[in-house]
Amino acid sequence: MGRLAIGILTVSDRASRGEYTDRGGPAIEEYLAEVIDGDYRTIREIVCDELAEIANALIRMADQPSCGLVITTGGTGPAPRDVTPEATHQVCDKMLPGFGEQMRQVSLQYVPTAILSRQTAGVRGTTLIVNLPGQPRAIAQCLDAIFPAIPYCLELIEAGEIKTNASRFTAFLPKK
Ligand SMILES: Nc1ncnc2c1ncn2[C@@H]1O[C@H](COP(=O)(O)OP(=O)(O)OP(=O)(O)O)[C@@H](O)[C@H]1O
Ligand SMILES: Nc1nc2c(c(=O)[nH]1)N[C@H]1C(S)=C(S)[C@@H](COP(=O)(O)O)O[C@H]1N2
Repeated sequence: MGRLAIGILTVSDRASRGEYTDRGGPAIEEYLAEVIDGDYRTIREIVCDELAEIANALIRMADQPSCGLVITTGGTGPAPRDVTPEATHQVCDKMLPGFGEQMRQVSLQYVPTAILSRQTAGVRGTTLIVNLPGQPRAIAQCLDAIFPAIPYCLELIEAGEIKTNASRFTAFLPKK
């Protein structure tokens, strides 16, 4: 299977056209470097807000045997072109709505518009897919809210092992 791979998918019309520099992908990369203790590699892609493009990118990433986690940023809102949650539903076998519920709840401490995000999460095969909003500052805010649950989730779906940096936070691993 090789070392764990983590997919990072930026969904943005303007970043995909080069109209602005993608700050979401690098913010996720930086966050992972801070919280993960151990070896992993990242796979990065930028796509526009088109259902088929997003779904195909999710499949390309998740179906790499070593890929245990895919994190998306952007396209979770109510605008006509915001379809990342639809693409996530389309490619997942099982949804995990608790991730979206928790991220929205925590995000309300920062912005009242947190309720506009339809961000969700689900499992495709042995890969967990998690949606984050497009606003780059939302990335750490949302990941802080859910990361303690990710190592156990990856264990349960047989995605591989991930160790978190104890100085950042403690992952919750229920005793068996
Ligand atoms: N990848 C990104 N890099 C830098 N800033 C971003 C990125 N994605 C979004 N943003 C910023 O966050 C705001 C909200 O993100 P949202 O996903 O709603 O983008 P948008 O307005 O639909 O436009 P686009 O799809 O062209 O990024 C954007 O208007 C932009 O200022
Ligand atoms: N933590 C956090 N959540 C957030 C935001 C934010 O700045 N921080 N922005 C909100 C806004 S303004 C919108 S429109 C929705 C959807 O954003 P998206 O379409 O960029 O994914 O996410 C919301 N969730």
